[in-house]
Formats: sequence, structure tokens, C-alpha cells
Amino acid sequence: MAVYTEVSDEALTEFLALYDVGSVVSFKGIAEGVENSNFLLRTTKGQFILTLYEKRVAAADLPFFVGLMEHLSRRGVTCPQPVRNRAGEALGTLAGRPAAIVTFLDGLWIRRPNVRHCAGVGEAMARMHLAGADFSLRRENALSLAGWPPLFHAAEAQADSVAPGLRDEAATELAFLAARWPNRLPGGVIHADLFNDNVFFLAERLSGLIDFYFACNDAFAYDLAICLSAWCFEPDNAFNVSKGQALISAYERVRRLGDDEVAALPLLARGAALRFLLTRLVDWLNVPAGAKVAPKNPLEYRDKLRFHQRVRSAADYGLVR
Ligand SMILES: Nc1ncnc2c1ncn2[C@@H]1O[C@H](COP(=O)(O)OP(=O)(O)OP(=O)(O)O)[C@@H](O)[C@H]1O
Ligand SMILES: N[C@@H](CCO)C(=O)O
Repeated sequence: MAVYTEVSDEALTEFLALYDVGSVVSFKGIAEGVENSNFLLRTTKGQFILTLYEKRVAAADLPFFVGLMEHLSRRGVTCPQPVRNRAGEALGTLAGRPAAIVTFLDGLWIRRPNVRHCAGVGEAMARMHLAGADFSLRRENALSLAGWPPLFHAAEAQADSVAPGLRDEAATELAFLAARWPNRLPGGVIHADLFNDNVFFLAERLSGLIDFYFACNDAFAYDLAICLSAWCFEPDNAFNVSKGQALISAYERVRRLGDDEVAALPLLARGAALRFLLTRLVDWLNVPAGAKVAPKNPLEYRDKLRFHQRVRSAADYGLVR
């Protein structure tokens, strides 16, 4: 359960007094996620999510995230909306952390996605890419190539305690990607963490996207590469090419990939797998005392990385031309 920071009744009451959200009916920590502290807030006016932003979210980036959720919603992407307080502010401070209240989104995230879910996320992601085109703020991807060495150095001394040889494997991949990482691909605003726990469905219909706190400006195809790993592997870490095909072809029905993006996809997928391997490794080795969180398994992403290293072209992901 991700609660890193506890909120006292007094602090909550003082914080909510600034808002017009009614009075509290219940308030509980949410047993999911690993990045921020999230609470389900029920009031006499409805349900909300209260988030305290933790270590990977820089306070200076919050206006980008808040503005993006509002922008995307205006462009028809269903996502949580920041609730502004009586002073018109969407961001505040609670228990010493930057904090915000957002609207509650109906739907469930899918534990075992099928090809139709993969198609749903491909289409929604492409629509999000187009909807972000005229968003005025920019944010560099802090967890792209330049962000990986600090993560690696934070974990390397203990990496082999998680799996023998893991340190060298990550170091070799880091050097490989540093020599080849593409930087001229078509880009714009990407979600950068569109895992299955960040996409809600009602039955098999996608009902909305959440958790925009890694969103940034980067290559569109990198977002797709993240989703290939997050959506298209089976529990035994075998890649399911039908899911890959469903994801990519649904994406392409809305936004066709250029030849440069197609060629770069295997490399981007390696980078994406390394990114999640490294963040998971750092988190696995550094669970803060008292935090209620279940860190995610870094080795899942080592295995996915090994798959992407064997891929020869985007056809191996099911891309049809
Ligand atoms: N707006 C919302 N509406 C409904 N439920 C939400 C909303 N925001 C968050 N949740 C619930 O809280 C959980 C955790 O939220 P979120 O994914 O934002 O946390 P996180 O710590 O940033 O997670 P991650 O590990 O994916 O980065 C979600 O899986 C969902 O169950
Ligand atoms: N979605 C990420 C957590 C957020 O960085 C993971 O599964 O590792």
C-alpha cells in the first residue's frame, strides 16, 4: 500500500477547510501504487483522491501535471481533474508534502489484460498524444537517458544481492543505450507510465487514464515502447505478439508511426525496460522505514529487457506493414 506520509485528523481538517468539498465521511490510504501517498476521501459532496507527492515528484513540476490534466480533459481525454480550493489553487501543502485533491474516476484497472484491453490502451494513448499537441507547458523527461546513471549508481553496490550479475548486466545496457539513444524522433507530451494500473476500464471499455506524474515531453514512440512491456507480456514473462499487434495497430489507426519510429522501437523498448528495472531496483533496496508500500519486482524488467535485446525489428512486436 502506498502511504509514505501519514495525515493526522487535525491536519486534514485544516487542509480541507480551504476547499469547498463538503465535510469528511471517510478517509483511507489506498493499497496500490508505489510512488506517491494516495488517499480515498469521501465527503458529503462525493469521492475524491487526495495525493501527497513523494520523492520522485518535484514540486516545481506540479503546475505542468495539473495543467496537463486540465488541458487533456478539455480535449476529450478522460482523466482526473484537479479540484481548486476557494483561492483558485490546485496545489497546497499537507503534512509537510505538496498535495492536491483530484476527482475520482470510475472504473477498474485490469490485472490480466487481453488483446481488446491492449487495443483500448493503444488507441487512448494515440489520442492523448494528439490532444497534448497544443499544451503550452514543457517538461523534460527526468527519467530518460540522463536520468538512468544516477539511478544505477544509487543501486549498483547492492544490485548483485538481488540477482548475481545484475550490476554488470545493467552497466552494459546503460553503455549500449548511451551510444545509440535516438534524439530526433517525433515527440510531444507523453504519459511515460501508462501501466495497467493507470488505465481504467468499465467492462472492456476504457473509461480513463490516471497518474500523470511522470508525463513529460519525449518521443511518442517511447510511450508505445513502455506499453509494450507493461501490457503485452504474460505472467511468465513471455511476450504475446497478438497483444503487441493489437496495441500497435490500434495506436496506428489514430496516429501512424513514421519509418524512423518503427526502426527505433526495439531500442526504445530496451530503454524503457532499463528505466523500470532501475527505478524498481532503487525502490526495492530502499524501502523507507514505516512506509506502507509493496515494492515491485525489478527482475520482471530484467527479463523483459532480455527479450527486447533479442528483438530484431518491430515486426517481432507484431507491427504489420
Ligand atoms: N482519480 C482517481 N480515481 C479513482 N482511483 C484513483 C484515482 N487516482 C488514483 N486512484 C487509485 O489509487 C491507486 C494509486 O494511484 P496512482 O497510480 O496514481 O499511484 P502511484 O503511487 O503514483 O502509482 P504508480 O506506482 O502507478 O506510479 C490507483 O491504482 C487507483 O486505485
Ligand atoms: N509503473 C511503475 C511504477 C512507477 O514508476 C512500475 O511498475 O515500476
